[in-house]
Amino acid sequence: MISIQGLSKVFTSNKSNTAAVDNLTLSIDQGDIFGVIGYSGAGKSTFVRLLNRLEEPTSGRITMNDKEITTLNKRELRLVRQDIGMVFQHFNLLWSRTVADNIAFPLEIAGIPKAERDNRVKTLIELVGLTGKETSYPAQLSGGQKQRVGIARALANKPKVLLCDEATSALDPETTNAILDLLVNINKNLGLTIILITHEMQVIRKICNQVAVMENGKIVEQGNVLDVFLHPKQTVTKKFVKQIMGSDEEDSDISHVMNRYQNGKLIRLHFVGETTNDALISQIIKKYGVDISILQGKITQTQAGAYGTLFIQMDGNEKDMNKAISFVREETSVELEVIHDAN
Ligand SMILES: Nc1ncnc2c1ncn2[C@@H]1O[C@H](COP(=O)(O)OP(=O)(O)OP(=O)(O)O)[C@@H](O)[C@H]1O
Repeated sequence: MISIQGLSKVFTSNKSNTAAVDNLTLSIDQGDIFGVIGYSGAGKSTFVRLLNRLEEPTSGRITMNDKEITTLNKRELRLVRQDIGMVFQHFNLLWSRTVADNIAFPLEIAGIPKAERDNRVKTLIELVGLTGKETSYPAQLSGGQKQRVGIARALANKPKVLLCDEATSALDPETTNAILDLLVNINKNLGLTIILITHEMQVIRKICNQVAVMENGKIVEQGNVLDVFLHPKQTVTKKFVKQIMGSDEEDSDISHVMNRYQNGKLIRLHFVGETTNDALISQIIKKYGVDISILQGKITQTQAGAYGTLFIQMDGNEKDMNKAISFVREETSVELEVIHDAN
């Protein structure tokens, strides 16, 4: 749906040049929730602002639904911008307008007649969960409610793409989760493609299906979220994954566990993707009559399913334990490794 080729933005100030976005090539599919993650200064904001030409590129091409954004004149750009909604970190609301009038603002600019505008605003207020707040002013709202207004306003002209620039960074964790849930609903129910930039891996984990990691204006790693979580290649990506899962060292630091549980087999289970195997543990206990103690682990959920590691101790009859191990290895998608065997 969106194709970006050789996109660059160079800022010149005090005779020094900064390549905020550096020769970036990327494609984004219809219906994706595409996350761009990077540390401060990586070029994320510049990148997202280039997409709707709030920032003019120095070079490169952006096409959206076969329309070349980068060559549009002002009038054409105004029309295309109706297809691209944008949500900002600090909401950018009009403080002298009520919630309803903030949401109606882009519709007024687009010349939508009053009756249609009112209808649309009513629907949007319901969609973002602000019923009852129509006549409140932004100053009377919480951060989460302000962002709901920002989202409703971004959706007013029925865009095809929603750009979110650190949309949850000013919010507390609980409010962040509620806003992320709202974005997923919008993506599912309206079929909207969402591009969001963030410095928080939790945001990527929770709602994105694709992720690109930015550093120094470049995309250094990209792929579906589970793959990137499982096999981070670049140091910067590994750091982001560590934000959520802790380090590999923590995972493998099970010597204390090995000392305490000396019977049976110490096993590491690695869960990946769509088969969460929720009932795996109880299934093997029932089926093979073995005892299982859960010792340590961390499993997390992404849009593509669960992944993570669990350390267990399995005890019982040797034959039964071996059958249970074969079952996991052969009939489930869970990877199993016996890391210590007392027998
Ligand atoms: N208008 C500008 N003039 C000059 N330099 C700029 C301008 N905007 C951004 N930059 C520079 O471009 C680089 C990328 O900035 P950008 O804001 O895109 O990064 P970011 O990843 O969004 O960071 P943050 O999360 O802190 O906003 C930085 O080095 C920044 O100083």
